[in-house]
Amino acid sequence: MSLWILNGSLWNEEAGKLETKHIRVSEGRIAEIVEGSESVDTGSAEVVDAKGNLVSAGFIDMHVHLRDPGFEHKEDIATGTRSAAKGGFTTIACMPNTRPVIDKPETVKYVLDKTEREGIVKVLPYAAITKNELGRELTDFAALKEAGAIGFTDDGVGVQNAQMMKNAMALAKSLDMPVIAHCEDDTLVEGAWATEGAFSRKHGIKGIPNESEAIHVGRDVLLAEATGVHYHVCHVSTEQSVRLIRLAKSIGVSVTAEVCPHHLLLSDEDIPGLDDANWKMNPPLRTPRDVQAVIEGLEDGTLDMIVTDHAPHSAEEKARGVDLAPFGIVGFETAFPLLYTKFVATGRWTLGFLLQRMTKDPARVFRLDTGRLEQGAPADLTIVDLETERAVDPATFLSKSSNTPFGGWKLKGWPVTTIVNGKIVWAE
Ligand SMILES: NC(=O)N[C@@H](CC(=O)O)C(=O)O
Ligand SMILES: [Zn+2]
Ligand SMILES: [Zn+2]
Repeated sequence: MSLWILNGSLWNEEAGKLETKHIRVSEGRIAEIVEGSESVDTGSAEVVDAKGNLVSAGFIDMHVHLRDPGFEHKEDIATGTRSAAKGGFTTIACMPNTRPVIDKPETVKYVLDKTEREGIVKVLPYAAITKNELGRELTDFAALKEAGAIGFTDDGVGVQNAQMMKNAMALAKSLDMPVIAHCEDDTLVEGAWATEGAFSRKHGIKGIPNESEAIHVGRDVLLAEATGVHYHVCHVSTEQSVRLIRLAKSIGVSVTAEVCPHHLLLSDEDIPGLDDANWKMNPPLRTPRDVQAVIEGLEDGTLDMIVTDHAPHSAEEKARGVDLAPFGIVGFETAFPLLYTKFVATGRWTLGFLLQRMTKDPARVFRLDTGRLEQGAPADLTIVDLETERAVDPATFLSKSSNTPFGGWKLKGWPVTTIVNGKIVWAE
Protein backbone atom coordinates (compact mmCIF):
# COMPACT_ATOMS: atom_id res chain seq x y z
CA MET A 1 0.00 0.00 0.00
CA SER A 2 1.52 3.31 -0.94
CA LEU A 3 0.66 6.90 -0.22
CA TRP A 4 1.48 10.13 -2.04
CA ILE A 5 1.65 13.41 -0.17
CA LEU A 6 1.39 16.03 -2.88
CA ASN A 7 2.28 19.73 -2.81
CA GLY A 8 3.99 19.82 0.55
CA SER A 9 6.26 22.68 1.57
CA LEU A 10 9.50 21.14 2.80
CA TRP A 11 12.22 23.03 4.61
CA ASN A 12 15.50 23.08 2.67
CA GLU A 13 18.25 23.72 5.20
CA GLU A 14 20.95 24.69 2.68
CA ALA A 15 18.66 27.10 0.85
CA GLY A 16 17.12 28.31 4.12
CA LYS A 17 13.60 28.23 2.69
CA LEU A 18 10.52 26.15 2.00
CA GLU A 19 10.25 24.31 -1.33
CA THR A 20 7.34 22.46 -2.89
CA LYS A 21 7.80 18.68 -3.09
CA HIS A 22 5.81 15.49 -3.42
CA ILE A 23 6.55 12.56 -1.13
CA ARG A 24 5.87 8.91 -1.88
CA VAL A 25 5.49 6.58 1.07
CA SER A 26 5.71 2.84 0.70
CA GLU A 27 5.77 0.10 3.33
CA GLY A 28 5.89 2.63 6.13
CA ARG A 29 8.96 4.44 4.81
CA ILE A 30 9.68 7.46 2.66
CA ALA A 31 10.26 5.91 -0.76
CA GLU A 32 11.03 9.09 -2.69
CA ILE A 33 10.83 12.87 -2.54
CA VAL A 34 10.35 14.58 -5.90
CA GLU A 35 10.33 18.19 -7.05
CA GLY A 36 7.01 19.97 -6.92
CA SER A 37 7.39 20.87 -10.59
CA GLU A 38 7.27 17.19 -11.58
CA SER A 39 3.90 15.70 -12.33
CA VAL A 40 3.52 12.35 -10.63
CA ASP A 41 1.39 9.37 -11.56
CA THR A 42 -0.24 8.40 -8.30
CA GLY A 43 -1.82 5.28 -9.81
CA SER A 44 -3.79 3.35 -7.21
CA ALA A 45 -2.00 4.98 -4.26
CA GLU A 46 -3.83 6.87 -1.56
CA VAL A 47 -3.31 10.63 -2.02
CA VAL A 48 -3.09 13.40 0.52
CA ASP A 49 -2.98 16.91 -0.90
CA ALA A 50 -0.88 18.99 1.50
CA LYS A 51 -2.05 22.11 -0.39
CA GLY A 52 1.17 24.00 0.22
CA ASN A 53 1.21 23.32 3.94
CA LEU A 54 4.45 22.51 5.73
CA VAL A 55 5.41 18.84 5.70
CA SER A 56 7.93 18.02 8.43
CA ALA A 57 9.38 14.93 9.98
CA GLY A 58 6.96 14.08 12.80
CA PHE A 59 7.71 15.89 16.05
CA ILE A 60 9.42 13.97 18.85
CA ASP A 61 8.67 14.65 22.51
CA MET A 62 11.09 12.98 24.90
CA HIS A 63 9.29 14.01 28.10
CA VAL A 64 5.59 13.30 28.59
CA HIS A 65 3.23 11.93 31.22
CA LEU A 66 0.61 9.51 29.92
CA ARG A 67 -0.64 8.67 33.45
CA ASP A 68 -1.27 5.06 32.48
CA PRO A 69 -1.38 2.85 34.56
CA GLY A 70 -3.11 4.25 37.60
CA PHE A 71 -4.14 7.83 36.89
CA GLU A 72 -6.47 7.27 33.97
CA HIS A 73 -8.79 10.02 35.16
CA LYS A 74 -6.05 12.44 34.02
CA GLU A 75 -4.98 10.68 30.80
CA ASP A 76 -4.44 7.22 29.34
CA ILE A 77 -2.49 5.79 26.47
CA ALA A 78 -5.40 6.10 24.03
CA THR A 79 -6.15 9.75 24.80
CA GLY A 80 -2.54 10.78 25.42
CA THR A 81 -1.38 9.47 22.06
CA ARG A 82 -4.36 11.16 20.34
CA SER A 83 -3.50 14.43 22.00
CA ALA A 84 0.12 13.94 20.88
CA ALA A 85 -0.94 13.19 17.30
CA LYS A 86 -3.12 16.30 17.22
CA GLY A 87 -0.05 18.28 18.27
CA GLY A 88 1.96 16.78 15.39
CA PHE A 89 4.00 14.39 17.57
CA THR A 90 4.72 10.94 16.15
CA THR A 91 7.12 9.69 18.85
CA ILE A 92 6.80 10.36 22.57
CA ALA A 93 8.74 9.09 25.58
CA CYS A 94 6.65 8.57 28.71
CA MET A 95 7.67 9.08 32.30
CA PRO A 96 7.42 6.34 34.92
CA ASN A 97 5.65 8.28 37.71
CA THR A 98 2.48 6.24 37.25
CA ARG A 99 0.74 3.94 39.75
CA PRO A 100 2.30 1.45 39.96
CA VAL A 101 5.50 3.24 39.06
CA ILE A 102 7.15 1.85 35.93
CA ASP A 103 9.84 0.11 37.95
CA LYS A 104 9.31 -3.52 36.89
CA PRO A 105 9.56 -5.24 33.50
CA GLU A 106 5.82 -6.12 33.65
CA THR A 107 4.87 -2.46 33.82
CA VAL A 108 7.15 -1.57 30.89
CA LYS A 109 5.45 -4.38 28.96
CA TYR A 110 2.01 -3.11 30.02
CA VAL A 111 2.79 0.28 28.45
CA LEU A 112 4.16 -1.25 25.27
CA ASP A 113 1.29 -3.75 24.91
CA LYS A 114 -1.38 -1.13 25.56
CA THR A 115 0.30 1.19 23.06
CA GLU A 116 0.18 -1.61 20.51
CA ARG A 117 -3.56 -2.04 21.08
CA GLU A 118 -4.75 1.51 21.75
CA GLY A 119 -1.96 3.97 20.98
CA ILE A 120 -1.73 5.86 17.69
CA VAL A 121 1.82 7.23 17.91
CA LYS A 122 5.10 5.60 18.92
CA VAL A 123 5.55 5.41 22.68
CA LEU A 124 8.97 4.89 24.25
CA PRO A 125 8.81 4.13 27.97
CA TYR A 126 11.33 5.27 30.55
CA ALA A 127 11.70 3.20 33.71
CA ALA A 128 12.35 4.44 37.22
CA ILE A 129 15.84 4.77 38.69
CA THR A 130 14.65 3.75 42.15
CA LYS A 131 11.86 1.43 43.26
CA ASN A 132 8.60 3.36 43.53
CA GLU A 133 10.69 6.51 42.87
CA LEU A 134 11.41 6.60 46.58
CA GLY A 135 15.15 7.10 46.21
CA ARG A 136 16.02 4.12 48.42
CA GLU A 137 16.84 1.18 46.19
CA LEU A 138 17.82 0.90 42.53
CA THR A 139 15.49 -0.90 40.14
CA ASP A 140 16.68 -3.84 38.01
CA PHE A 141 18.15 -1.83 35.13
CA ALA A 142 19.13 -4.85 33.02
CA ALA A 143 15.67 -6.42 33.22
CA LEU A 144 13.98 -3.08 32.51
CA LYS A 145 16.19 -2.52 29.47
CA GLU A 146 15.41 -6.03 28.29
CA ALA A 147 11.67 -5.29 28.65
CA GLY A 148 11.99 -2.21 26.42
CA ALA A 149 12.75 0.76 28.66
CA ILE A 150 14.83 3.39 26.84
CA GLY A 151 16.37 5.13 29.84
CA PHE A 152 16.12 5.63 33.59
CA THR A 153 14.55 8.53 35.45
CA ASP A 154 12.68 9.30 38.67
CA ASP A 155 10.94 12.24 36.98
CA GLY A 156 8.54 13.97 39.33
CA VAL A 157 11.19 13.95 42.07
CA GLY A 158 14.92 14.43 42.26
CA VAL A 159 17.22 11.62 43.35
CA GLN A 160 18.28 13.16 46.66
CA ASN A 161 21.19 10.89 47.50
CA ALA A 162 24.40 11.48 45.54
CA GLN A 163 25.75 7.95 46.08
CA MET A 164 22.45 6.51 44.80
CA MET A 165 22.72 8.67 41.68
CA LYS A 166 26.34 7.71 41.15
CA ASN A 167 25.51 4.02 41.44
CA ALA A 168 22.61 4.49 39.00
CA MET A 169 24.89 6.19 36.50
CA ALA A 170 27.58 3.54 36.75
CA LEU A 171 25.03 0.78 36.22
CA ALA A 172 23.33 2.62 33.33
CA LYS A 173 26.72 3.20 31.72
CA SER A 174 27.52 -0.52 31.89
CA LEU A 175 24.27 -1.16 29.98
CA ASP A 176 24.82 1.70 27.51
CA MET A 177 21.66 3.42 28.76
CA PRO A 178 21.04 7.09 29.59
CA VAL A 179 20.07 8.57 32.96
CA ILE A 180 17.45 11.32 32.69
CA ALA A 181 17.20 13.61 35.70
CA HIS A 182 14.52 15.72 37.28
CA CYS A 183 16.84 18.10 39.11
CA GLU A 184 15.46 19.28 42.43
CA ASP A 185 16.98 19.37 45.88
CA ASP A 186 14.06 18.92 48.28
CA THR A 187 15.79 20.69 51.16
CA LEU A 188 15.73 23.95 49.18
CA VAL A 189 12.09 23.77 48.15
CA GLU A 190 10.00 22.92 51.22
CA GLY A 191 6.43 23.46 50.19
CA ALA A 192 6.91 26.43 47.87
CA TRP A 193 5.31 26.37 44.41
CA ALA A 194 6.38 29.61 42.69
CA THR A 195 9.91 30.71 41.94
CA GLU A 196 11.78 33.09 44.20
CA GLY A 197 11.19 36.32 42.29
CA ALA A 198 8.95 39.32 41.77
CA PHE A 199 5.78 37.22 42.00
CA SER A 200 6.64 35.47 45.28
CA ARG A 201 7.79 38.76 46.83
CA LYS A 202 4.68 40.64 45.72
CA HIS A 203 2.42 38.00 47.26
CA GLY A 204 4.59 37.38 50.29
CA ILE A 205 4.89 33.66 49.62
CA LYS A 206 7.89 31.40 49.98
CA GLY A 207 9.80 31.00 46.71
CA ILE A 208 11.67 28.10 45.09
CA PRO A 209 15.28 29.25 44.59
CA ASN A 210 17.12 28.58 41.34
CA GLU A 211 19.78 26.62 43.23
CA SER A 212 17.25 23.90 44.04
CA GLU A 213 17.55 22.86 40.37
CA ALA A 214 21.12 23.88 39.62
CA ILE A 215 22.63 22.09 42.64
CA HIS A 216 21.50 18.78 41.18
CA VAL A 217 22.72 19.74 37.72
CA GLY A 218 26.13 20.60 39.14
CA ARG A 219 26.32 17.44 41.24
CA ASP A 220 25.16 15.27 38.38
CA VAL A 221 27.50 16.60 35.70
CA LEU A 222 30.36 15.77 38.07
CA LEU A 223 28.96 12.28 38.56
CA ALA A 224 28.43 11.93 34.81
CA GLU A 225 32.05 12.94 34.26
CA ALA A 226 33.16 10.35 36.80
CA THR A 227 31.03 7.52 35.43
CA GLY A 228 30.98 8.39 31.71
CA VAL A 229 27.22 7.86 31.46
CA HIS A 230 24.99 9.76 29.04
CA TYR A 231 23.29 12.16 31.42
CA HIS A 232 20.22 14.09 30.25
CA VAL A 233 18.75 17.02 32.20
CA CYS A 234 14.97 17.38 32.29
CA HIS A 235 13.05 20.65 31.85
CA VAL A 236 15.93 23.12 32.39
CA SER A 237 14.54 26.37 33.78
CA THR A 238 17.35 28.42 35.31
CA GLU A 239 20.26 30.54 34.18
CA GLN A 240 22.56 28.67 36.58
CA SER A 241 21.68 25.26 35.10
CA VAL A 242 22.31 26.53 31.57
CA ARG A 243 25.70 27.83 32.68
CA LEU A 244 26.66 24.51 34.27
CA ILE A 245 25.54 22.45 31.28
CA ARG A 246 27.42 24.76 28.92
CA LEU A 247 30.58 24.34 30.99
CA ALA A 248 30.15 20.54 31.22
CA LYS A 249 29.67 20.28 27.46
CA SER A 250 32.73 22.44 26.83
CA ILE A 251 34.92 19.96 28.71
CA GLY A 252 33.43 16.95 26.97
CA VAL A 253 31.07 15.55 29.59
CA SER A 254 28.34 13.46 27.98
CA VAL A 255 25.47 15.71 28.98
CA THR A 256 22.36 16.69 27.04
CA ALA A 257 19.34 18.73 28.04
CA GLU A 258 15.79 19.75 27.22
CA VAL A 259 13.61 22.80 27.70
CA CYS A 260 9.82 23.26 27.67
CA PRO A 261 7.78 25.82 25.70
CA HIS A 262 6.39 27.38 28.89
CA HIS A 263 9.88 28.07 30.26
CA LEU A 264 10.79 29.73 26.94
CA LEU A 265 7.64 31.85 26.83
CA LEU A 266 6.50 32.69 30.35
CA SER A 267 8.08 34.11 33.49
CA ASP A 268 6.81 34.38 37.06
CA GLU A 269 5.80 37.95 36.22
CA ASP A 270 3.13 36.62 33.86
CA ILE A 271 1.32 34.69 36.60
CA PRO A 272 -1.99 36.49 37.03
CA GLY A 273 -2.45 35.78 40.73
CA LEU A 274 -2.93 33.20 43.41
CA ASP A 275 -6.15 31.65 42.22
CA ASP A 276 -5.34 29.80 39.02
CA ALA A 277 -3.32 26.60 39.46
CA ASN A 278 -2.82 26.32 35.69
CA TRP A 279 0.26 28.46 36.28
CA LYS A 280 1.68 25.93 38.72
CA MET A 281 4.20 23.55 37.29
CA ASN A 282 7.54 22.01 38.23
CA PRO A 283 10.01 23.56 37.68
CA PRO A 284 8.09 26.79 38.28
CA LEU A 285 8.01 29.68 35.84
CA ARG A 286 11.26 31.49 36.57
CA THR A 287 12.32 35.13 36.30
CA PRO A 288 12.57 37.01 32.98
CA ARG A 289 16.36 36.71 33.28
CA ASP A 290 16.09 32.91 33.38
CA VAL A 291 13.74 32.94 30.40
CA GLN A 292 16.39 34.82 28.41
CA ALA A 293 19.04 32.35 29.56
CA VAL A 294 17.11 29.24 28.48
CA ILE A 295 16.28 30.83 25.12
CA GLU A 296 19.97 31.57 24.57
CA GLY A 297 20.88 28.08 25.81
CA LEU A 298 18.57 26.52 23.26
CA GLU A 299 19.90 28.78 20.53
CA ASP A 300 23.57 27.98 21.13
CA GLY A 301 22.94 24.23 21.51
CA THR A 302 23.58 24.02 25.26
CA LEU A 303 19.99 22.80 25.46
CA ASP A 304 19.52 20.16 22.78
CA MET A 305 15.79 19.81 22.33
CA ILE A 306 12.31 21.02 23.11
CA VAL A 307 9.96 18.76 25.09
CA THR A 308 6.47 19.50 26.36
CA ASP A 309 6.51 17.78 29.79
CA HIS A 310 2.81 17.17 29.00
CA ALA A 311 1.50 16.79 32.56
CA PRO A 312 -2.28 16.37 32.57
CA HIS A 313 -4.27 16.82 35.79
CA SER A 314 -8.05 16.89 36.17
CA ALA A 315 -10.02 20.12 36.54
CA GLU A 316 -11.05 18.98 40.01
CA GLU A 317 -7.41 18.49 41.08
CA LYS A 318 -6.39 21.85 39.67
CA ALA A 319 -9.33 23.54 41.44
CA ARG A 320 -7.95 22.68 44.88
CA GLY A 321 -6.13 26.02 45.07
CA VAL A 322 -2.50 26.82 44.28
CA ASP A 323 -1.09 25.30 47.44
CA LEU A 324 -2.84 21.94 47.14
CA ALA A 325 -3.18 21.50 43.36
CA PRO A 326 -0.64 19.21 41.68
CA PHE A 327 2.19 20.66 39.58
CA GLY A 328 1.98 20.45 35.80
CA ILE A 329 0.38 21.62 32.57
CA VAL A 330 -0.66 19.86 29.36
CA GLY A 331 1.56 20.53 26.38
CA PHE A 332 1.02 18.47 23.24
CA GLU A 333 -1.69 20.49 21.53
CA THR A 334 -0.12 23.92 21.91
CA ALA A 335 3.65 23.33 21.67
CA PHE A 336 4.29 23.84 17.98
CA PRO A 337 1.82 26.71 17.42
CA LEU A 338 3.23 28.55 20.46
CA LEU A 339 6.83 28.26 19.36
CA TYR A 340 6.10 28.89 15.69
CA THR A 341 4.06 32.01 16.45
CA LYS A 342 6.33 33.48 19.13
CA PHE A 343 9.77 32.61 17.76
CA VAL A 344 9.52 31.84 14.03
CA ALA A 345 6.75 34.16 12.84
CA THR A 346 8.46 36.97 14.80
CA GLY A 347 11.70 36.37 12.91
CA ARG A 348 13.87 35.32 15.86
CA TRP A 349 14.30 31.70 14.69
CA THR A 350 14.23 30.11 11.29
CA LEU A 351 11.60 27.44 10.79
CA GLY A 352 14.47 25.01 10.25
CA PHE A 353 15.86 25.73 13.70
CA LEU A 354 12.56 25.02 15.44
CA LEU A 355 12.00 21.84 13.43
CA GLN A 356 15.51 20.63 14.20
CA ARG A 357 15.04 21.03 17.94
CA MET A 358 11.77 19.06 17.72
CA THR A 359 12.86 16.29 15.35
CA LYS A 360 16.53 15.73 14.45
CA ASP A 361 18.02 16.72 17.78
CA PRO A 362 15.96 14.43 20.02
CA ALA A 363 16.52 11.63 17.49
CA ARG A 364 20.28 12.23 17.58
CA VAL A 365 20.49 12.41 21.37
CA PHE A 366 18.40 9.29 21.99
CA ARG A 367 19.56 7.43 18.87
CA LEU A 368 16.07 7.03 17.40
CA ASP A 369 15.45 5.77 13.90
CA THR A 370 13.11 8.64 13.00
CA GLY A 371 13.06 12.43 12.99
CA ARG A 372 14.39 12.94 9.47
CA LEU A 373 12.66 13.74 6.23
CA GLU A 374 14.62 11.74 3.69
CA GLN A 375 14.38 8.72 1.49
CA GLY A 376 14.49 5.51 3.52
CA ALA A 377 13.44 7.11 6.81
CA PRO A 378 10.30 5.91 8.60
CA ALA A 379 7.30 7.80 7.22
CA ASP A 380 6.58 9.64 10.48
CA LEU A 381 5.30 12.95 9.14
CA THR A 382 3.41 16.02 10.23
CA ILE A 383 1.53 18.41 7.99
CA VAL A 384 1.12 21.89 9.46
CA ASP A 385 -0.97 24.89 8.39
CA LEU A 386 1.33 27.86 9.01
CA GLU A 387 -1.20 30.50 7.98
CA THR A 388 -4.50 30.11 9.81
CA GLU A 389 -4.68 31.95 13.10
CA ARG A 390 -6.81 30.44 15.83
CA ALA A 391 -7.20 30.96 19.56
CA VAL A 392 -6.19 28.13 21.92
CA ASP A 393 -9.41 26.52 23.13
CA PRO A 394 -8.74 23.98 25.88
CA ALA A 395 -12.28 22.62 25.44
CA THR A 396 -11.21 21.18 22.08
CA PHE A 397 -8.16 19.27 23.40
CA LEU A 398 -8.09 15.54 22.75
CA SER A 399 -6.28 15.13 26.06
CA LYS A 400 -8.54 14.16 28.97
CA SER A 401 -7.19 17.23 30.74
CA SER A 402 -7.12 20.89 29.81
CA ASN A 403 -4.81 22.40 32.42
CA THR A 404 -3.03 25.10 30.45
CA PRO A 405 -2.16 28.75 31.03
CA PHE A 406 -2.30 29.38 27.26
CA GLY A 407 -6.09 29.40 26.79
CA GLY A 408 -7.17 32.21 24.44
CA TRP A 409 -3.71 32.79 22.94
CA LYS A 410 -4.05 33.53 19.22
CA LEU A 411 -1.63 31.30 17.36
CA LYS A 412 -0.61 30.08 13.92
CA GLY A 413 1.10 26.81 13.02
CA TRP A 414 -1.62 24.27 13.69
CA PRO A 415 -0.93 20.65 12.67
CA VAL A 416 -3.58 19.32 10.28
CA THR A 417 -2.46 15.74 9.53
CA THR A 418 -0.21 13.32 11.39
CA ILE A 419 1.26 10.21 9.81
CA VAL A 420 3.02 7.36 11.64
CA ASN A 421 4.82 4.63 9.71
CA GLY A 422 3.01 5.77 6.57
CA LYS A 423 -0.44 5.60 8.11
CA ILE A 424 -2.63 8.66 8.70
CA VAL A 425 -3.34 8.50 12.43
CA TRP A 426 -4.94 11.90 12.86
CA ALA A 427 -6.39 14.47 10.48
CA GLU A 428 -8.31 17.61 11.22
N1 LIG B 1 6.19 18.90 35.52
C1 LIG B 1 5.24 18.89 36.40
O1 LIG B 1 4.86 19.95 36.89
N2 LIG B 1 4.65 17.76 36.81
C2 LIG B 1 4.99 16.43 36.42
C3 LIG B 1 6.21 15.93 37.14
C4 LIG B 1 7.51 16.42 36.57
O2 LIG B 1 7.68 16.56 35.37
O3 LIG B 1 8.43 16.63 37.36
C5 LIG B 1 3.80 15.53 36.71
O4 LIG B 1 3.96 14.30 36.73
O5 LIG B 1 2.70 16.06 36.89
ZN1 LIG C 1 10.23 16.61 36.32
ZN1 LIG D 1 7.77 15.48 33.77
